[in-house]
Amino acid sequence: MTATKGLEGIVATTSSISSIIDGVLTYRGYNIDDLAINATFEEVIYLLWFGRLPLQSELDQLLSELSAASTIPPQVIEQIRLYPKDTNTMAALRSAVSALALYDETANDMTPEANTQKAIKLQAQLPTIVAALSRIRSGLEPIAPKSGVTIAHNFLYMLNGEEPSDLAVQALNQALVLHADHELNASTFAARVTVATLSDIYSGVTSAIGALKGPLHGGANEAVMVMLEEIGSFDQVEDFIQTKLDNREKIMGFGHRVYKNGDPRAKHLQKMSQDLSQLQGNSELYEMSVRIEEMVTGQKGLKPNVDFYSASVYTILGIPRELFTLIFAISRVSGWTAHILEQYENNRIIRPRAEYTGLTNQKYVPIQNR
Ligand SMILES: CC(=O)SCCNC(=O)CCNC(=O)[C@H](O)C(C)(C)COP(=O)(O)OP(=O)(O)OC[C@H]1O[C@@H](n2cnc3c(N)ncnc32)[C@H](O)[C@@H]1OP(=O)(O)O
Ligand SMILES: O=C([O-])CC(=O)C(=O)O
Repeated sequence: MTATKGLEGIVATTSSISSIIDGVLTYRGYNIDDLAINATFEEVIYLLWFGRLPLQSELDQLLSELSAASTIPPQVIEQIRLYPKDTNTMAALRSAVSALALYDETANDMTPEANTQKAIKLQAQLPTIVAALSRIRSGLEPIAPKSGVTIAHNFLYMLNGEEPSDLAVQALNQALVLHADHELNASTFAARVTVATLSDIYSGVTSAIGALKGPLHGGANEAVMVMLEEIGSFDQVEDFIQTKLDNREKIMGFGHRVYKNGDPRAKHLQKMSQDLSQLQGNSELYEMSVRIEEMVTGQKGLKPNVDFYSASVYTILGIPRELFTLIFAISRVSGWTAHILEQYENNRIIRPRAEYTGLTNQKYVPIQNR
């Protein structure tokens, strides 16, 4: 038995949800470029869960079910008020999502119908939790979700307490489409491993949030913004990045396990960053990002991944950096739940082997003789 470090290249399951073939990402066979330009996030949720694009009546039905499910239990709001105000936001999200299960009497109902209803609740409630977490941290009262608007619109409304601009809603919608699913990434794998024991969907999503939190995965978008803030201005980029490259340090937002010729989502986020910067009349963050890309790609051949330009996009949209990875989760919960439902449909416990590299033939020595 020989281990493959990081399971690189190992095919661990079959799935019909999303694919990465020759660097092209598809959701249910639809190219991400097509979906990014044309689809709403809600259409993508339907596509991921049910395998095809919805008819208008089906989309309307999904929108009203998401709206109806978007209020979170008051006990969860009360718990969030008790979290330390400076706690890690992903840790707070992980705890709050885990707590949702305690107030859902169907949490352990494993019928496909109940699990689909719980997927709807999780998708509807994550944005409400994230907005409430953010407001409570800032000493503000949470704002209840409104009905009849999209997830992108509702989230920005609950976050800021005012109607968002069409432009902000459109940009966030596109970011949510781009982040929705990504084959067997680490957080989706964590979700599938958890539910393959026939544990419940809340446990699966809680595991996934724990995996997404790390800076080698979803946490990289926040880490990119930390780096941009540390650099401070365009004229500091060169020295800062050169020092990191010379010291062989990782540059956050670059590289990918699967894409070696570039992440197809990055160009959409780059364009969004450029367009929003121009409209805002301040392109410094965008120009800093472009210069970093030139240096990292030029010297290391590494291309930006989905997390790199999302940092400047979210900042231009006025979203605090502590929420960047949580927004990733608001989107990715659609993919996590699609994979969880797929895992339940054709389940077998996921239990690989380890190549043992420890000591052998040890003999027990009584404690007084060690
Ligand atoms: C949504 C997402 O999860 S997208 C990924 C988000 N994560 C990041 O942006 C963090 C930065 N990137 C990385 O850490 C990695 O590229 C990962 C985690 C994405 C992929 O990891 P792996 O497939 O294991 O690649 P690995 O870390 O082995 O890198 C291969 C080589 O490229 C180098 N490398 C990879 N990424 C980077 C980077 N961002 N900056 C500098 N060097 C890098 C490694 O140091 C290694 O070099 P070596 O062979 O000389 O030791
Ligand atoms: O697939 C991966 O390894 C990471 C990634 O890009 C994602 O989850 O979107």
